[in-house]
Parts: sequence; structure tokens; C-alpha cells
Amino acid sequence: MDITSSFTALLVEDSMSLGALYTEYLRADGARVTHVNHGEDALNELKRWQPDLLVLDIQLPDMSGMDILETVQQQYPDITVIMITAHGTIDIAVDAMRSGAFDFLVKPFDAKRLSITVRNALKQRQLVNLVAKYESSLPKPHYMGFVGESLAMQTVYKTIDCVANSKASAFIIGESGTGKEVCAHAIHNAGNRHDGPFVALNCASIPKDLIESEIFGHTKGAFTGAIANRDGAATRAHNGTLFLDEICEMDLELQSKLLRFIQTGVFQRVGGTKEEKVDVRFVSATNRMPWDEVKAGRFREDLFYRLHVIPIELPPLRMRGKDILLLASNLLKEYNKEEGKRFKGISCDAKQCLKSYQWPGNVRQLQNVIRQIVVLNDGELVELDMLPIQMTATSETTLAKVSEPVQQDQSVSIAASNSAPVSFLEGIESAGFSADEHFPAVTPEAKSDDIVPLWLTEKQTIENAIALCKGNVPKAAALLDISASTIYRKRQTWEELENSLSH
Ligand SMILES: Nc1ncnc2c1ncn2[C@@H]1O[C@H](COP(=O)(O)OP(=O)(O)OP(=O)(O)O)[C@@H](O)[C@H]1O
Repeated sequence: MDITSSFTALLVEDSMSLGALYTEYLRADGARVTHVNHGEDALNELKRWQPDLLVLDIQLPDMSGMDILETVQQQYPDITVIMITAHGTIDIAVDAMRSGAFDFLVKPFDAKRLSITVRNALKQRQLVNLVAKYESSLPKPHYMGFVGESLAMQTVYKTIDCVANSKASAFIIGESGTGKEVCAHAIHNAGNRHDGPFVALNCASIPKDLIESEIFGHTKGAFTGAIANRDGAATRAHNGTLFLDEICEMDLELQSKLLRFIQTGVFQRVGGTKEEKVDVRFVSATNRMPWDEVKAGRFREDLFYRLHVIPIELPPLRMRGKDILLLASNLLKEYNKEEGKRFKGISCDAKQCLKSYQWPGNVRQLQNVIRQIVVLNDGELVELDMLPIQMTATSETTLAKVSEPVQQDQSVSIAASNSAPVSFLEGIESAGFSADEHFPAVTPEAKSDDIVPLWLTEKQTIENAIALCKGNVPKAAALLDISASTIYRKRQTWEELENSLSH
């Protein structure tokens, strides 16, 4: 609808005769007009409905028009305001324009003068609306901590916008490093709970026997080491968001306690007898296929339905097209600054390689690659030979597969078909190398004692990295191109393996 041919106006003018006259002028211009004489009445009207146009006298019997303008600017910024002023108050009218009024009219004025000002105001309003509509339809290159303007990411941003204010549980799935934690923060920050707490709990990194107390808290003496009462994540997240990362790693027994809490908002601390009630919005994430976990009996079906109300799928980086270069440029700028380097851009060859690589470790891996380039090289342009060797090898796709088993335990993780798990040797062979070129052939003389189980080799590699990083697990994880939680998970598995071997 053309706003200039039919619009609503609220006229605030204390003189009955002038009010009637201006009402006539405005009606002749196509307005549906409501006229009030007092500031208080104007504020009450604004609470009930918002006009396209507010024609506001500066001097009112009960308050200044400037006070009403201030309220309108703060609470109803979309309303276009025209001030009406007497000769003696022109300075105030100029101030009003500085405070956001569109224009002012000096009394007395005729119908034509009012009509021109109203037309201009409505045209400007129409243009502002048009620009806002156009801007909202443009791809956003940045959104709530995300960088990316691909269609796949725009869909994610739109979903987050839609669900942010809801209390419905959101369930984020995506490969490791795709930004699931960024997404959880975005849901919290974009919604009406953003002033409340955001509490994240990694279900994979907390030992099994501590996780219940981490979620629900404990009372003093509940178990050895519980020397005082302690709030859990549920209490701390009251009126905010509780982010359950790697939810599929949660112990089945605890899943049933969590289910009750999600259904009722009520829980008991470990060792406690009192029930507590909180108001929490749940956001969960996993890099596994949750339904596969349900089918395998590792994830409760009823819990799945409670948490999986709004699914949000983060696409792998290799599916995000131009976002790869957008992210790479952003990271290059950021790391340049941090490391005091002078890189200005990326060569065409290097761009090509970045675009065609499969990125099994997703954005986290891209961060590591760009960081390595910036730290290890000098120059103004990122050249092809600065990229890690596995990226520049001729068959990038296959080599990406080769690196995958080292990335993380992917036996049931989400992976596109072109990066399905392959064993290390399979990968080497399919990359066009014979396994013999890389490893001594297994001759009859080879003793079985010489062969170390793969998990032990992996354990040694990871422990070496942690030692080199002086015990800093997140740093070691970043350099190993895996998530810290993968390390914690693996530690738990090794412990279980070692226990079973020693018994
Ligand atoms: N679209 C993006 N734009 C900018 N940074 C991103 C984006 N996606 C991820 N990141 C960054 O990549 C890193 C990994 O992201 P995040 O921890 O959210 O991934 P994840 O999917 O939760 O990984 P994991 O499953 O291994 O825990 C973080 O430093 C995050 O800030």
C-alpha cells in the first residue's frame, strides 16, 4: 500500500479550534486522524496504537512536547514526528529536530504548507522502510559471531532469528569445528534471555561420576570431596540458557534424570532431598547423528524428542562455497594483527587450493591453517607453497580423507559421503601411494611384539602434544586439529581400556 495516499496521524494540539482546523487539513491529505489536547492523552494513545505520523505541539498544558518526543524516540522510533511551534519557541523546535523530529511548522500555517511537510515526511519514511527491507534481504556476511554469507549459513541465521525468543529446545548438529558453540551463543544472545546467564556444559569432557553434580549441584557431604554445597549448571542457568554440548556422550542413567528435569524444570541436588525449580532454555549439540544414537540404544528416544524440538544443522565448511575465502581473509587480518605481520591478501593459486580442499576439521582447521601460515611465513601475499603440504598435494580430496581418522573418532559422526571414514592405510593407498612406500612391509620375520595397537600410538601422540604444550589441553588439541573434548573423551576410553587390560 502507498503510505502517502492513506496514512494514520495522531495530532496533539491543545487549542480546540486549531486542532479541528489541522484535522481537516490532514484528512484532506488522506490521513485517518485522532486529535488529543493533552500530553498525557497522547502517551495513552501511543500505548494503544502507533500512527505513521505524529503532529506534535511543543507547548501543551500538562507537559512539553519535547518530553513526548523523547518517549517516542525511545519506545516508538518508527513514528515520524512533525513539531508545531509558535514564534517564540523556534529554538526549541530546532532542538527537537536534533533529537529526531523530522521537521517543524511555525504557527500559523496553511493547508498547503502542512501538506508539503507531511508529504516529505511520508516519502522519507517510505524510503527508510524500503532500505530496511532491502537490507534485511541481503546476505549478512557477519551474524552474532558467525562469519559467512553462503545461502547455507543465511538459512542458519534465519532459523536462529526465528527461534531466539522461543523457549523451545534447540538441537544443533554438525561436524566438529562447524561452529555449534557459536550457534548456541547466537541463539542466547539474539533472544530475550540475553541478559540472563549462558551456561555451557560439555557432556564428553566431564568424568561420568561428576556429571550429575555438574548439572544439578550437590550438598555438603554428598560424596567424598563434597566439602560444601555447590550450585550446578541448572541453578546457574536460571532465567538463561543451558547449553549441553556433546549431549550424545551422556550416560544413559543420567539421561533419565535430565529428561525429568527438562519436562518439569524441577531437580534435586546430588545428596539433597529438596526439589528446586528453575526456568531454563535448553540448547543441545552433537557431532553425531542423534537418531542413529537412538536406534543404537545409546540415546533415549524420549529425551531425543524433548531436546530435538528445533533442529539446526550447521553445514560442513566444504559446503559453504565462498565463505571459505571470506573466513580465510577475516582470519588473516585478525592473526596479522596479533602476530605483527603484514599479509595483505591471498594469491589466486592459494585461494583455489583453499576453496577445493575438503576441510574435515571445518572452521577450526581453517583457523589453524591460517594461523600456521601467518606465524611461519613473512610477506604480503599468502602463496600456495605456504599452505600445509597435505592441502597442496594433487589429490586434495583423497588426502583430506587420509587425515580424517586422525581428526577424531568418526565412526558414527556426521560426515559427507566424500569424507566417509577410511582407515589410514586405505587412505594412503587410495591417494595413489602403495602402503609399502611408507611403511616397512610386514614380513614373516616381523614379530607381533613390534606392532603397537593403534589406540596406544594415538595415545602417545596426544600425550606428547600435551607435554609439548606444557599440559595445556586446548592448545594441544588445536595443534592436533581436534577438539579438546575429543581428547577428554579419548582419555576416558584409554582409562577403560587400560583397566580392562589390567584385570
Ligand atoms: N562461521 C564462523 N565464523 C567465525 N568463526 C567460526 C565460525 N564457525 C566456527 N567458528 C570458530 O571456529 C572454532 C570452532 O567452533 P565451535 O567450537 O563453535 O565448533 P563446534 O562445532 O562446537 O566444535 P566441536 O564439535 O569440536 O566442539 C571457534 O573458534 C569458533 O569461534
